[in-house]
Amino acid sequence: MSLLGKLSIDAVPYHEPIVMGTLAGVGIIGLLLVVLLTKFKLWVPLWRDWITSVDHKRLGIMYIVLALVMLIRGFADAIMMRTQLALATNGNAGYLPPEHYDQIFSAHGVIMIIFMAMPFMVGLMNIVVPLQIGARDVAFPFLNNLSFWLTTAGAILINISLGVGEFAKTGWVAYPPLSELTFSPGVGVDYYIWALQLSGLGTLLTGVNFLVTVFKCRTPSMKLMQIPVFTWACTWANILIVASFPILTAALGLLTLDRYLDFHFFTNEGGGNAMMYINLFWAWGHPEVYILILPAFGIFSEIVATFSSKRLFGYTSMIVANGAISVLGFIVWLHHFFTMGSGANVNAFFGVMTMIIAVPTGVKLFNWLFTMYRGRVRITVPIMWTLGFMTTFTIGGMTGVLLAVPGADFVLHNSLFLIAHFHNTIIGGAVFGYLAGFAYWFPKAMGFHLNEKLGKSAFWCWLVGFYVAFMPLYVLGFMGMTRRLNHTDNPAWNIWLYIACVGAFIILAGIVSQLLQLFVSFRDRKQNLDTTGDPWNARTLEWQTSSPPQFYNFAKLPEVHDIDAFMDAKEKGTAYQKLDKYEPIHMPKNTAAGVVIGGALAVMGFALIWHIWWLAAVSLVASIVAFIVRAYDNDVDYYVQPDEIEKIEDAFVKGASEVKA
Ligand code: HEA
Ligand code: HEM
Ligand SMILES: [Cu+2]
Repeated sequence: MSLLGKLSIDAVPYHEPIVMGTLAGVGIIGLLLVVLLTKFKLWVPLWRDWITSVDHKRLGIMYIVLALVMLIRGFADAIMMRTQLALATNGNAGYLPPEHYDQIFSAHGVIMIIFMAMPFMVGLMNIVVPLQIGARDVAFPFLNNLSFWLTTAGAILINISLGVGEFAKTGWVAYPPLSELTFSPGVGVDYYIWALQLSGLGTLLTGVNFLVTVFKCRTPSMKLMQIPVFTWACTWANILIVASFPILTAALGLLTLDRYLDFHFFTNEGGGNAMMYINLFWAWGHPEVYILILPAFGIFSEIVATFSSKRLFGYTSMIVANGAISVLGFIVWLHHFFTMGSGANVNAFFGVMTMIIAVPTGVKLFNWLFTMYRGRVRITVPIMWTLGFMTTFTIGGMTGVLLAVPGADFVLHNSLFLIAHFHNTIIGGAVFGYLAGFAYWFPKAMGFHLNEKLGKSAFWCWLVGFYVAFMPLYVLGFMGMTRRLNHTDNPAWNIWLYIACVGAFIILAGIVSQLLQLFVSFRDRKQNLDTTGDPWNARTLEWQTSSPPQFYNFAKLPEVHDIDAFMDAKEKGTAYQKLDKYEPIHMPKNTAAGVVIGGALAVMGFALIWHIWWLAAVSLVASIVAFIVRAYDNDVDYYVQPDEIEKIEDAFVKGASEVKA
């Protein structure tokens, strides 16, 4: 064994033109970034104000940047698969050989769920939750920064696998025995394991952090049943995170022991049982899909109320419904393997439990409809995403209920019908939700508006593209096409595969619109500043602050007397009051500990993947030392002085009340 473990120059796939082309592209973009940062002298601000920042709003923005980059990466994989499947018919092999194609769908699934959807959701939660509950920051600001860097460490690992070695060919679920050393001897599954472990740890810490924040750091006058719906939805998601991510950690830990130390937890010949992994994986995996969707439900609730200029219909029932979905979401995991021999009675229980989830979900849909009813809905980009969601997600949910019938699932399991179902719920539900939240809170986070025209164009391309790309998959599923095929030989399927490919290109137009929108909005930002802090005439506390909010969020913690506290204050005329006297505000200091620990653990992951044991040990020790140093550092906070607060507040209160008057 050499000093570099299994790593050698052969690990770089220089004979694969697609990979090398991509790497060259990424290299050029990276170089361009370095040049721009240097030219505009942005390295120091980048380090001081962002990388080491413990401010929840900045961390939120960084999470969303990560999510958008990963959306492009995950979508590149998707469009490659769709073009491959449109080309590889009638005996043609297409352009992606099986061993490459298998890595692509595995990477696509993992990247989209773990490194696109999760960071997008956590990013919005970071920006909004502390503001909505009238807090100055999260409970543990340093931990929040560490979570971000752990997530990023995982994302870096999975992207390194593109250029050094390979990624898993097991699908995003990595079932044994396929994921065991015998059948996956390369480093692909190890990349999978360590990317998920690091980001999973980050997510778990985020869950703990936000639960403590919501329960302990609310402005003192806010009662539990006055917490805004989005924050409530995130809270349920965080409960699911805290309950389910340790299961993933354990499952992957056992798989690691199998692969690294020749244990046999999941191999039958060694006395283990592969079903054990499958149970553990879905005991995390099913709650995970509700972790993705619940915050999206919360976003739609805020948007529907704001743009209907009405209080949300059924505030309490929304929160109870989320709770019911969370609890039920924990006892349905077996519906992912009805076909794997649990028996009719067990299947019946899990099938019925799954179907019951349609009830609280239906309650939510009707609540949104009742909110809009007679509400004179203002049609803006956020509400367009919401309407698109309500129709699209209902279809996806219904096909889920179909799959929940064990008998039907024996026919449809692992067919393209399943693929259509979950893209229908994830894109039409979670992704539309995050994009709605993005459009809704963008002026709050950035201080200027997004271009409306390009926003609408993005919406229509995504909506139409979604239907064109995914409805054919329901048909293909019924025609018998299974998932994870890299070529097909049935001429009757061809037309549907072509249509699906066209759909993916329409979605591409949507993504291009969004990138253009960001560019144009940034270019024209001076004309589109939001000086009011409340561009939509909204209802919850995040809109009571300036856009972007001051780093301490609130000069004085807001008083809450009712749900929709900000609307309540606006109606009573108490929303923008100038205080006579300010108190000093206690704030956390930025720290480099998070990025150092995250970086060290990324190196550790890489070293473990390649069996470079000395490096793994060194980086683990480095991360522990960094943690201890941080723990002994007492210089972690400071006070903002009243005169500074007064200066900032005067400027904002004047601007906001002038515009309102
Ligand atoms: C955001 C993600 C998300 C969401 C919200 C859901 C929601 C649901 N899912 Fe889905 N699902 C996935 C993501 C998601 N799923 C993924 C990723 C997989 C596969 C992973 C893989 O194998 O790779 C999967 C797989 C999957 C299976 C396994 C199939 C198989 O492997 O063969 C099943 C089976 O029961 C199922 C069912 C359901 C049900 C019943 C719901 C319900 O929650 C839906 C409830 C909503 C509605 C029903 C619509 C609105 C309701 C009304 C308007 C009221 C009236 C309606 C009725 C009375 C019916 N899902
Ligand atoms: C944006 C447009 C998207 C397109 C065109 C697309 C396309 C595809 C395709 C072609 C497959 C392979 C299907 C097969 O097995 O035959 C796939 C699988 C998958 N996709 Fe997507 N996808 C998109 C977005 C997303 C998003 C947003 C998510 C999640 C957040 C997602 C999650 C997954 C998962 C989990 C798989 C399964 C991977 C596996 O088999 O292990 N996709 N997608
Ligand atoms: Cu499920």
